[in-house]
Amino acid sequence: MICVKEIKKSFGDAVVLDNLSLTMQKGSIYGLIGHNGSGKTTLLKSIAGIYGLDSGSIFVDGQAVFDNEQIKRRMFFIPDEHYFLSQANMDTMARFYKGFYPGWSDVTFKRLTEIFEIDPSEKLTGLSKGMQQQVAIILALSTRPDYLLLDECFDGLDPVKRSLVRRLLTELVAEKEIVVMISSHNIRELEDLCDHIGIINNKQIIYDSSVCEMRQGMNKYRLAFKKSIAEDALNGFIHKNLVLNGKVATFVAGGDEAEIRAQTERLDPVLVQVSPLTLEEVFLIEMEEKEYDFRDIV
Ligand SMILES: Nc1ncnc2c1ncn2[C@@H]1O[C@H](COP(=O)(O)OP(=O)(O)OP(=O)(O)O)[C@@H](O)[C@H]1O
Repeated sequence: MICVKEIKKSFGDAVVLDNLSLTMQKGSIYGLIGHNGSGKTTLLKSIAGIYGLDSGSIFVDGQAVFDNEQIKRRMFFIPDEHYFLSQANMDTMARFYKGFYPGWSDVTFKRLTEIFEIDPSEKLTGLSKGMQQQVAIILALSTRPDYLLLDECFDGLDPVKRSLVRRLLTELVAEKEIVVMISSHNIRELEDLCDHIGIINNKQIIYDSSVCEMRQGMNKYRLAFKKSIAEDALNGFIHKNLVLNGKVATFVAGGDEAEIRAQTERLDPVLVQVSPLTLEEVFLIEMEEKEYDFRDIV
């Protein structure tokens, strides 16, 4: 478990994180969302023990992370910009990491090299951004970390590689119960991958919830009628975001689907369609309720 408690981090006079707290559980993927400059990298580097804090604490399985070599040998951070040893190829980097990370697996390294189809003898500085990203992911996963911190790790990857990385991460979390934190400014990218989402804004985590809880009971309903209906015909429904367009009404409602369907019956619709909300739609509603404009945040 990773526990971030009331941390403050500044650079000179500029305070980037202030009184920020969050918890990441074992066996989960935490998606960190925030706009450019909101402090995602700063938070990840603080959790990785790269940055010292002005105040507050970060504990990994009960141990303070800063300057803690034992924890760092079980943790891997992929930054948004890659630093490889000069003249290095993937084999050189593999030897380098093997010496530091006790969890290193040659079998995993070989398997991933084959899956991603990257020549381990090719010089890394000559590779494209997306290929360097893949190299970083191969090396990270080969260390078999207990904690994996990924800064915008889908940037530059093509759709096939994105889907491969998602699958690998999901497998790893299920198999080894590791903790993964992954940052992005694109919520759609994290949909279907993360089981927990936090939004960073104004130096703090302003929203923090499990995806299950967020989605619980929230559905989009679309009703079609023989004749146009008036808005007040839908009075008594517990709904949000009602859009009435002649004979068609769409709205979002929480609660028991069967009960809401039963409520719709009295309006005698010719069609009732129910579909789950996307994560983005859930956020829009949640943020509106908290009087934040989500579109300004991510
Ligand atoms: N080493 C540093 N020295 C001074 N200021 C810094 C440093 N690192 C980050 N900052 C400042 O802290 C703020 C947050 O930056 P950070 O890189 O953490 O944001 P981010 O959410 O990761 O952004 P992006 O999505 O663009 O990568 C920015 O205003 C940035 O200029």
